[in-house]
This record gives sequence, structure tokens and C-alpha cells, in this order.
Amino acid sequence: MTKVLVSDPIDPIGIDILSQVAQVDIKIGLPLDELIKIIPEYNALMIRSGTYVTKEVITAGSQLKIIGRAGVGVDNIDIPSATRQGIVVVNSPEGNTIAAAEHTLAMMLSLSRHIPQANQSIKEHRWDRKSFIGAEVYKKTLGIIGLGKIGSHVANIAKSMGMKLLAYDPFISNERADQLGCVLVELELLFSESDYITLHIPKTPETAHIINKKALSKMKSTARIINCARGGIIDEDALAEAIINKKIAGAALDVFEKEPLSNSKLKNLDNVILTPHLGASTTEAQINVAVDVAEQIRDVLLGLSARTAVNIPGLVPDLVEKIRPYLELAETLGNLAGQLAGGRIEKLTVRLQGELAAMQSQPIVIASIKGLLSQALRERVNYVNAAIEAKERGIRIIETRDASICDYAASLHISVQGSLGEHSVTGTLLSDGEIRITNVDLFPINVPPSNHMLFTIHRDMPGIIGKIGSLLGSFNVNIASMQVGRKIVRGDAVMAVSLDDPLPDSLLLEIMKVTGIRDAYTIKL
Ligand SMILES: NC(=O)C1=CN([C@@H]2O[C@H](COP(=O)(O)OP(=O)(O)OC[C@H]3O[C@@H](n4cnc5c(N)ncnc54)[C@H](O)[C@@H]3O)[C@@H](O)[C@H]2O)C=CC1
Ligand SMILES: O=C(O)C(=O)COP(=O)(O)O
Repeated sequence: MTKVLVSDPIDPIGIDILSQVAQVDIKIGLPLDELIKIIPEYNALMIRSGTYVTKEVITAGSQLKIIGRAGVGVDNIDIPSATRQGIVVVNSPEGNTIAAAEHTLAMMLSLSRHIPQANQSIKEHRWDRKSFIGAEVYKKTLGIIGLGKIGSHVANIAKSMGMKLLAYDPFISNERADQLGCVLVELELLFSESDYITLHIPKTPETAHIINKKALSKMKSTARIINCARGGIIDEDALAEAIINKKIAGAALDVFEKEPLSNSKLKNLDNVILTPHLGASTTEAQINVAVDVAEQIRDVLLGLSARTAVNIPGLVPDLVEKIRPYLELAETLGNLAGQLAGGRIEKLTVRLQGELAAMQSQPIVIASIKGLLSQALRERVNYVNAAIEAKERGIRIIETRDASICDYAASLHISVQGSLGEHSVTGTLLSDGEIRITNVDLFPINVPPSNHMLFTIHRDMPGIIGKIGSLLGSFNVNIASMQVGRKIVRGDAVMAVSLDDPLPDSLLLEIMKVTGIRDAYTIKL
């Protein structure tokens, strides 16, 4: 029975989707050791920001196929470990964009107009209008750090409120910033010019404590900071000090270095507004992310591809659909070439030929690697970890294209160099999508792949095919088809035999003894 563990609160619509294909267990707030104890039973894990999917959780999750993050940030998942183990990680890149942007604006306006403090005072039976004189955001400067999906939506709304917009994002073009009415500037200038500073960046080694004591010292004494992105991008102690010492005017924070926030100086400061990571907490966003991620978990458990995997490079579903037959071709050829080469693999060369040369190569290369490693790693290798597995084994991957090779409209040539020598295979797809192996070690042939195959390199001489046929017959191995390819008459030739039955090792030894046979290989595809 396929089992999914849901370890953070997810909208019921997501649970319904998962229940179509699996038993769904909802266990919220599990301590780490408990999660590690039960995760081996599960094929998928669905989380939000509350669950830390550490290396230990992933190692214990030996059956896990997919981890689904019902939200954007995946910094609570050890992605390299998941990738290494072949686990797809998916998120919902857009499901909560609006919710997070609107929370940011609510925080900015709450800061400006002291709404939480005024609300508190009236509930404490005071009618105090003097203490809560606010500031308008109109004509003020908003500095946006991170002009991605949420930052852009914040920019659009802030613009319509009459704010001047500065932005810092080294990965965004001037044209894009222009469209949003933002001026791209360096951080220093953003710090010194902004009345409000809002952060919309992921937490990475580069962004950790991007707001620190030095940055705070450059800001206006009237500046206010909003962080609805990630904890840890602000040095919380330095921020508290800056507010206490009136270096800046205030802050509104939704996310914290350690969540839940426990003892913190920030809790005692009047001009600080704190919310418990509520950026994505709207009914609409929770439905969006739950559907988005649950559907992907369902699909992956059914053997389909994920729409927004964060750890499968280049394999977006539209592309997968378009090139799926070529992925199968690449896997088959990688597998075949790997078995012909045997021994320790040193180098894989993938050449996209004819019309294939114009296609996106990355998925085809990954499929070739997956095929190459499939004999050694079986189901442990997949599209997620194939490249990493090859790298860790020191296999060099070379990718080339040659549009001028037109024996077939589109073909793929794979060559594998290993400790026992080098072998190459070429293949193509027929108009009905069937695979044909068209070349082995540069000998032209035309055979479909089959589960059990025998390849020989032999001298082109009379009687050899008959001898092989009789030997197979004497071992009760039935031949489905046989093809011989040669470059010159009575030179070397290749024989490709498709078999209905597996070929025993003892038979291979007999075949090797036949006069004229130089090499023989049993292949399982
Ligand atoms: N508080 C909450 O509940 C929520 C928080 N978030 C968080 O908000 C953040 C932004 O999310 P999105 O806009 O969806 O992501 P996004 O990927 O669309 O945008 C992030 C932007 O940050 C930029 N960036 C990356 N490194 C940078 C650096 N070193 N300096 C400056 N810019 C850098 C990128 O170029 C990109 O434009 C994420 O950390 C996400 O986890 C998202 C949703 C809800
Ligand atoms: O999507 C994100 O990055 C968030 O931070 C939202 O977190 P949550 O799903 O509400 O725990």
C-alpha cells in the first residue's frame, strides 16, 4: 500500500487528492526522532515550513520517492541529500505569492499607522489618539530586496500607492525593473535612501544576515524594515539593538531565525510588529499550495513527472512530453553502451545528431547517464540523482551535437570509455516511435532492442552464424531475430541477436570459443 505522511497543516483539499492514490497519515508536530522512526514506512512526505527534513530523515526514508513542500521556501529540506537519494522535491512556486505580498503590505501599513498598538490600547479601555500619529507611505521610498514573484507584486501595489521604488536583485534585468517602475541600485544606496525596506529573497549563504549591524548603520533613523521572506536574513540581535538605540524607527517581522520565536528582545519593543509566519496563511493560498503540491505527489507516485521539481534540472513536464521517446532512446543506448563497455566507466560521450542537435540536450544527457548506471544502481538511479551519481564515480560527461549527420532524421550516438575499452552505439526512432539500434562500434545494423540480447564482434566468414545458431539451440535459447552488420566483406562484423530467453554464462563461454569470434556480450535491457 502506498503511504503518504503529512506532517504540517495542509488544506483538506490536498488530503483528498492524495487519498486518490495512497493511504494518508496526518501527524502534525512530530519531534525529529519520531519522524525519523516512522519515515521508513512512507513513499511520500508533504510538509510546510514546520517540518525540518534533515539528512537523517532523508536517509531513514528509504522508500521516499517525493517530498512535497506546500509553499515556496525549501530551506527546511536538505535538498542535496534528497537529490543524492533520488527523491524528487517539489514546491508550489506561485500558490502563495499574493498572500505573502499582501501580508507584507499589511505589515508596512501597520508599522506606519501603529495599528496593532492602537488596537491594543483601545482594548485596554484607553482612548489615546496622541500616541499613534502615523506616517504616510505616499511619496516615500520603498527599497525592495529581491524582485522575484513576491517582490514584484509588492512593487506593483506600492507603486499604485504613490511610493518611489528602489530595488536590489543581482539576477534581475534593468528592463524588468523598469517595467515594474523600480530603479535597480546597489545595496548601499538602497539602505541609505529608503524609508521602508522590504526583503523578498531566499535564505542562502549569500543572503544570511544581509541585514546586519553595518547595514543598519547606513539606514535613515526613520527607516522601517519588513521581513516576510525568511528568518536568518536579518541579524535579529543587531536589529533589536538598532531599534533600541533609535538608529532606525521600527520593524515588522513574520519570519525568524528560530521558529517558533522564543526569548527575543524584539518581543519587548513597542515599534516592532511580530506575526507567527503568517505570510502564506490565507484560505486562498492554502488551497492553491495544497492542490499544487498534492497533485504532483499523486502524479509522481503514479509514475508521472512533477511540474515544479526543484531538483530535476531542465525536466519540465511540457518538455518531457515532447521528448519522452528520445529519453527512452537515450536510456536504452546508455544502458547498452555501459554493458558493452563493462568494467569501470571513465567517460560518457553523448552526441545529438541530425534534427536532434536542435533539441534541449540536458534531459537527454541525464537519461543517457541513467541508462549507463542502471546496471550498477538498478532502481536507485533516476532522473534526480543520475548526474550526481556519475560525478561521484568520476565519470566525465561530454555532450556534443552534429546537425550534419543525417543517416536518419534524428539520431543519438553514445560512446562509453571504460577500464576495459571503448564501445559506441547509435540509435534512432522510427515514425511510430519504436527504437532502432542502428550502429554498434561503428558497424551498421538495424535492430530493435529486446530484453535479452547477444552481441558478437567476429570475423566475417562462412559458417559462423550457423555455429552460433546451433549453440543457442543446444542450450534451448530461442532466437527472436538476428542481424549482421559489416563494413567490408570478410573483414570484422557485428552480430546482434534478440533472444526470447536469458543467455546462460556457460553458453557465452562456449560462444567465445567459436573460431572467428573476437568478443561476445550478453545484454539485458
Ligand atoms: N512568510 C511567508 O509565509 C512566505 C515567505 N516566502 C518567502 O519569500 C521569499 C521570496 O519568495 P518568491 O518571491 O516567491 O521567490 P522568487 O524566487 O520569485 O524571488 C526571489 C528573488 O530573490 C532574488 N535573489 C536571490 N538571491 C539574492 C541575493 N543574494 N540578493 C538579492 N536578491 C536575490 C532572486 O533573483 C529572485 O528574484 C522566499 O524566501 C520564500 O520562501 C514565500 C511565501 C510565503
Ligand atoms: O512558502 C513559504 O516559503 C512560506 O514561508 C510559507 O510557510 P508555511 O507554508 O506557511 O509554513
